[in-house]
Amino acid sequence: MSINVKQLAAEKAVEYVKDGMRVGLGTGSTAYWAIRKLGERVKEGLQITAVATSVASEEQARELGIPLVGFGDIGSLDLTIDGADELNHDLELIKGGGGALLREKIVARNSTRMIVVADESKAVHTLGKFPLPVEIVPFAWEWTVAALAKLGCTPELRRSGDALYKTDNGNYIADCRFGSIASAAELADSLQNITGVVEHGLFIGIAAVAIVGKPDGSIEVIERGQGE
Ligand SMILES: O=C(CO)[C@H](O)[C@H](O)COP(=O)(O)O
Repeated sequence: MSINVKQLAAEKAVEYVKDGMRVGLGTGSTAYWAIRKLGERVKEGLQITAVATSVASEEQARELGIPLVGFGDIGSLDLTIDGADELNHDLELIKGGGGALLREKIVARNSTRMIVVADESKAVHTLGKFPLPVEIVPFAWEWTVAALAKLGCTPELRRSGDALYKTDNGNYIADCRFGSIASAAELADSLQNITGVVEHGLFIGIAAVAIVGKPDGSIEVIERGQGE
């Protein structure tokens, strides 16, 4: 029987969750396993409160009986567990493959600690093979996409069947193929300077720990600062 490496990493991360914690729930097929495990632990008596980064994760948490609170009822979070599309050894991430990058970044930035959970295929030397998701407002999207292209990428508006994909916030996603990203920080600055860009999927200086599951059943724990 082959090992589910996403489940392996996600369940390890859930070991960091302790009674009384305020927890951010990520989005995607790896975060799914973390939410599932948290649901089990809540049934066993773990006391937490949580917020979700997407409608899908919120629904999953609700079904599992994980107590969810409104953002107005919680000052900040102790821990967020979320997946990534790519991560390097400095714990710079590309996120947003599932379209939830804006909510994920808001939640992660308001957490004392963000733990990334991923399978080994997500760990890369240099970011950029995965097209960088950039959330843009629908108004004048053609101009925003043209401005993105000037940064040296090939942007493609994400689709959902015949229609353009819309995020939980009603925006579009431009998936931007940059190839190798030499400096994620410089690129993040340039993206932030484009009016029409709501948020981009580069997470820099946000994740504290990455838990990477491997097909042989082992786990690598990478802490930020280790790669310097
Ligand atoms: O950023 C995300 C959603 O916006 C996800 O965390 C990312 O796409 C990884 O997903 P998965 O665990 O399904 O590979």
